[in-house]
Amino acid sequence: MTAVEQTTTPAASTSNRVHDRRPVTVRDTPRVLSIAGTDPTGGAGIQADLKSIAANGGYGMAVVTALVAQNTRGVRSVHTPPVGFLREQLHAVADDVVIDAVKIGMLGDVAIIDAVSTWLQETVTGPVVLDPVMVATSGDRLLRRDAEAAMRALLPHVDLVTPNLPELAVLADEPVATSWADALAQAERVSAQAGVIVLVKGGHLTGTTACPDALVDATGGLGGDRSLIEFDGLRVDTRNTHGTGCSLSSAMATLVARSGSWTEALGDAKTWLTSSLRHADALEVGSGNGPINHFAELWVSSGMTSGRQDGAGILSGWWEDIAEVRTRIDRLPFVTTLADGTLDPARFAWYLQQDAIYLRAYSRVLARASALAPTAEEQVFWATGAAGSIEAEMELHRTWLRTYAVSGMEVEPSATTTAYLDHLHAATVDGDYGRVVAAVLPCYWIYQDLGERLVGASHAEHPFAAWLDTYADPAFATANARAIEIVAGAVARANETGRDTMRRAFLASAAHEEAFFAEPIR
Ligand SMILES: Nc1ncnc2c1ncn2[C@@H]1O[C@H](COP(=O)(O)OP(=O)(O)OP(=O)(O)O)[C@@H](O)[C@H]1O
Ligand SMILES: Cc1ncc(CO)c(N)n1
Repeated sequence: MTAVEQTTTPAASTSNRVHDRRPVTVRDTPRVLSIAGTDPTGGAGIQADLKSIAANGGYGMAVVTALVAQNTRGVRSVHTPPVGFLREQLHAVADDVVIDAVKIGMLGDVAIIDAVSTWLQETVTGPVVLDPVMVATSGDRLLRRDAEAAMRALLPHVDLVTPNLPELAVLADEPVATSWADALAQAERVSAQAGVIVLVKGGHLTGTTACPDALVDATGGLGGDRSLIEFDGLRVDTRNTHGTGCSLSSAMATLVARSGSWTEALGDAKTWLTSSLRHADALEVGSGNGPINHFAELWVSSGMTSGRQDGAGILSGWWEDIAEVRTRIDRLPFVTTLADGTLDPARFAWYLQQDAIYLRAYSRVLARASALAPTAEEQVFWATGAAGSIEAEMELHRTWLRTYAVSGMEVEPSATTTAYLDHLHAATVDGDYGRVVAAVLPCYWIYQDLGERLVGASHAEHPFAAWLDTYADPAFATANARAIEIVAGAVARANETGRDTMRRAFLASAAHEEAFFAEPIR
């Protein structure tokens, strides 16, 4: 393969960094060096780095800082070779090979940090990514506490740092952020202080189905003078997350050397990582927190493995398939004006009337799901949903539609409402439980997801506050989570044809949701 070489500077530099951000020499197959500790079970550390670099299109090289006796359950002991030998390894690589990007992982102690820092400053001209490894997923320390200050001092010598939330707190020398907004503010301070770009990782956020990541550059060097770029992500329901941090940082080093853009690199890395997490359970490596499946996409696309996933994995794939639908819904004038309060009340009333018609029919579809349910628990769940749906319809007439003095008016379903309901009814005709529950799911899931954002727009004087606040009902979030689980169970039991039918029912309902939100304002 011919390398296409082109030198770019991905980010401008001002601030108090000691070197200008290193330029990137873009190359098809960049030569990427990982400097890190080992994991003999292959899921984290330098073994994960080599897999991640290869999976993302780079040529991987490895200099070992420390040998770690660990597995998926935890760390047993660490053996650190003399630091002089670390220097010999670094020089052996650099004396012979052009290094297009560097990823740094476990450093362990002050002597190692100093040796790597000196070598970086003397030798490396390409982009450097630092994963400030401090504690393993299992909770075991991988960095001596007395080396934390040296880790902070290393920041100005690298281009990108990728802390999880506890590591970010150590770098900022502050308490751990408890919300995503706090984490972004903390990252901004670290970025301004050290002149480094910070990739904030949301893997450790609790109480949310989201798993966001963000790039923060206080110098505004992220393209278009931006200082923050956020990437939404859906949390994959798996305990097999060993080595996600190692894998992400190596993917970033590789992808920035291929594209010249940190933003593009994170978009691609996150898509790849999410898919590798989705296929993690199939590996069955170890009994603790197992590794991700670095090559899943390549194996599936080359026909090497079937790519059979568990139900939850399949559903997060569907959710990603409708990512564009969800983005378009967020941008619809009906949704944006509902959020900022400028929505014409007449348009809102018209929407509510259509919603009332919808809820009444939706209740009957949920009742059908209840009738077809394979277990008493699922039967109760859908019956409860059916009751809730018709109660919501009656409540609409008692409250909002009365406020708008249109309660007595007979309203016809619009063409859009009719099309959505026809689709739901069609899903019930052949008595296929999977098809019915897949078809009803987008109404739960998209509503819940959109609601999480709309609740944030509500305040005491907001004209639609009472409506927006209904989205915050925790019972709805619980019902949504259970509906997702039930559909995941049904898809896991289905054969290939059944799965395809379910997926098509789900995607079609998502498209009907978009049309429904689009219709009030054209
Ligand atoms: N369950 C999950 N589903 C989807 N993405 C995840 C999940 N867990 C972690 N990630 C992603 O993996 C990357 C690493 O995040 P995390 O915050 O877990 O880092 P870490 O703690 O350094 O990882 P490690 O487990 O290797 O120590 C981030 O991009 C994060 O969004
Ligand atoms: C060597 C090594 N680096 C990083 C991590 C973090 O997951 C780990 N468990 N082991």
